[in-house]
Amino acid sequence: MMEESVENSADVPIIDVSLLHQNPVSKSTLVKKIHEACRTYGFFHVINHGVGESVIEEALDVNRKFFEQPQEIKGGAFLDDVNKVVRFGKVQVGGYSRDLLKLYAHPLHQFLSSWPTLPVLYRERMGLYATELKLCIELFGAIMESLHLSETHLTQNFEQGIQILGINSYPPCSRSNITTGIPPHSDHSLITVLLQSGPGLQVIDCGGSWKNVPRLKGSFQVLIGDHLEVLSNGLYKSVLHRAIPSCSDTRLSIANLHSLGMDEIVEPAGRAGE
Ligand SMILES: O=C(O)CCC(=O)C(=O)O
Ligand SMILES: [Fe+2]
Repeated sequence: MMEESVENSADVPIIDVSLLHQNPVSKSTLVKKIHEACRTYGFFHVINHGVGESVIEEALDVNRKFFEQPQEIKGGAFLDDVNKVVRFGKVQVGGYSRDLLKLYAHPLHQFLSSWPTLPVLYRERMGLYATELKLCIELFGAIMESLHLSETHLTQNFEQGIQILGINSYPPCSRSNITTGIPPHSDHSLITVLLQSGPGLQVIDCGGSWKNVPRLKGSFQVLIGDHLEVLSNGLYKSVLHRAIPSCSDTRLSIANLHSLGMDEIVEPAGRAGE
């Protein structure tokens, strides 16, 4: 349980991904902005990311329907076993619990047949969502450049690496101002691309205070994870974050965690951060 109130909004940098394709000048300005965002905040919004609005809405909708199903259909309780392709269960923190569904997503053809079959369109819609997030590969290239590494540094390893979808469903809580739906943590990934159905995400700023992350329609939030902190030799900090449930609605979030392959070792890259 947390008892402090968080009134201030974080000043979240906005990265317009379409500028990566315009011309070398706009690309290099954007890469500098990414560098600042990763160093100072460890997270940023991305806009003009090319993922269709309907793909996003349908991903949220199909998950809302998944969590609304009776327990017998949702199945579950494998949360502790990281080797399971699909894990589902309740996570309790203090007196509050949220539902969590975790899906291995890459390579999709290997995992899709293990994903939930109900609601009927689950695999189709989430498969499309997971595939559209190819945007991460482009972003990763820009982040490598922002570290003065080659744009293609580790691209193949990243492309062939892990993609895990962590889907959180936070039931409404009338004492939502004093409840942490997901406790403070950093993600283990290189980068996480986050989608939420409503407000509630908070990050810790460089002064150590919790700040609300403002909502920006159509955007994703990109969070720097522990592996990128290592890869960047500590220059980019993985961001400490948490989420608060709504007092009136079920809140959903889809965290898309990307990193290198399970058996690869992430280590500081040669010239990172020079
Ligand atoms: O629900 C959110 O906004 C954050 C979720 C999150 O941090 C996670 O799943 O790792
Ligand atoms: Fe997280």
